[in-house]
Amino acid sequence: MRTALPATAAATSAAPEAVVEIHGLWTVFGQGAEAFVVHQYLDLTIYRGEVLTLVGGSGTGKSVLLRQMLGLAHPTRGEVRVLGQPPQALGSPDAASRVGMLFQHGALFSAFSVLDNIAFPLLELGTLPRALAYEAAMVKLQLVGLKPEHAARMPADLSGGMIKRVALARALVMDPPLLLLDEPTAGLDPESADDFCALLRDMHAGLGLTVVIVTHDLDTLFALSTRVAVLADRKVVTIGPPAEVAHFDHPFIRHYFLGDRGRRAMAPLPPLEN
Ligand SMILES: Nc1ncnc2c1ncn2[C@@H]1O[C@H](COP(=O)(O)OP(=O)(O)OP(=O)(O)O)[C@@H](O)[C@H]1O
Repeated sequence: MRTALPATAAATSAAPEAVVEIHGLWTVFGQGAEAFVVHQYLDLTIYRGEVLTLVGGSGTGKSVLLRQMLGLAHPTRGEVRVLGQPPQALGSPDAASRVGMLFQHGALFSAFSVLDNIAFPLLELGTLPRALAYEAAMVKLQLVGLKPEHAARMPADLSGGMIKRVALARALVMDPPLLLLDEPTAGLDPESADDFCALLRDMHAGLGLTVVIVTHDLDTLFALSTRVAVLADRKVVTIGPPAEVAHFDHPFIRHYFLGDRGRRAMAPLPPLEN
């Protein structure tokens, strides 16, 4: 799964537009002697059209950062702005029209059918007649490569890859310009992971999305990222195109990119034997 990297809008546009702006971010859990600092003076800007992948060791605060972009967690200090607004504004009922989120395990409602799951944000907002909400959901169902006959299925009857597709269709149902993906290929077999990466690449290119990914998977990182931000030492220690970041001198990066798994993911494909 080694593909040419998509060009970043940031690289091609004269004045790239910041979609996510994080300045001087502190995240502290607990108090006093129990205080635990996750982020300290963290800065990060994500531009329109990028696929920015966040990597870092376990517990470096990648998921917390996604939750802060979504307005589900609040920084202790510093500023987070998403599409020019503080993320608290995303708590409003039409938040899904600005940011779509794909949770690690899909987070589908098990008692709802596929189509009800996809239509849920539109039905909850309640501004569209139900028939139109279901029509829009059906369009998204097919956009993510599912068939109309899958609409009535229940989540328990879906494969892991199909669950991810339904969750993606739900995240996109209100056409948000920003999509957040938490471990999008976790739990998928290699072929389904490749297929899902291909779908995400198509969505990114076709819908002109800005995408933020948290992943541990190097294949996913190399297949999708226009830039990679490495979280370590409570901040972003380096950010840039994957091939550049892989050679930044930091113990986590040496371990992550230049260990066996990293070498495999970065190595050119061996020639085919006849
Ligand atoms: N609500 C919370 N209260 C207290 N501690 C928290 C809370 N949320 C997260 N943490 C802690 O903050 C740290 C960062 O958590 P986070 O889930 O963002 O890590 P991560 O980088 O996504 O890790 P992993 O790669 O293992 O998923 C962890 O030590 C976690 O236990």
